[in-house]
Amino acid sequence: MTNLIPIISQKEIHDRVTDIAHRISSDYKNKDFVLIGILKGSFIFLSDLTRAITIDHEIDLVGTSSYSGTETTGIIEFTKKVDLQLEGRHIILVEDIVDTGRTLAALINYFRSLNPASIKICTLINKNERRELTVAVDYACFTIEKGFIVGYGLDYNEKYRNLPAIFDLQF
Ligand SMILES: O=P(O)(O)OC[C@H]1O[C@H](OP(=O)(O)OP(=O)(O)O)[C@H](O)[C@@H]1O
Ligand code: HPA
Repeated sequence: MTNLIPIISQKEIHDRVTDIAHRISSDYKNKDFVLIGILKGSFIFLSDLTRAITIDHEIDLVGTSSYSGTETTGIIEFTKKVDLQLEGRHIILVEDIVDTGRTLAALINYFRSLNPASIKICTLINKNERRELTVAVDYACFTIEKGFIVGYGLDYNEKYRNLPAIFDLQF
């Protein structure tokens, strides 16, 4: 039996995503930049974030997968690589959640090899409890200590991505 405990409302998400989008719009003024959504979990956050950014930018997507249930397998599989040419361009990696940090550590290595002008990290949720690898998060909508979080793109075994707010899944 599982329970969904509401922790972040639709209004709170909307307000924080708008704030972060405005910060990015200001920080990247007159810069050539690309938002890169990390599939699948970031798809809803990315679609709200891009529409709230008020300056020109491009979008690409990279796919990774490593979780089975609530645990990382530790093996980051690439399910899709980027399409755009990124050399010399500013990139912002858009995540739904940074948990152990393994996914982003692997992605940062991959993106460095493409020689972008800069790499920054933007995440909906920065979760501290299980962090194994240090990741410098530049933009975080919410920081939480613990829990297994679902909704607004985040899943548990592919379920709950469609929930419009964010919940703590309790077992
Ligand atoms: O910091 P970490 O411990 O690596 O966890 C974070 C990653 O785990 C989830 O992806 P998952 O592999 O479950 O794929 P999904 O986005 O398709 O759900 C989430 O979307 C992040 O990409
Ligand atoms: O708390 C989480 N929820 C959903 N997916 C995740 N992937 C890593 N941590 C989480």
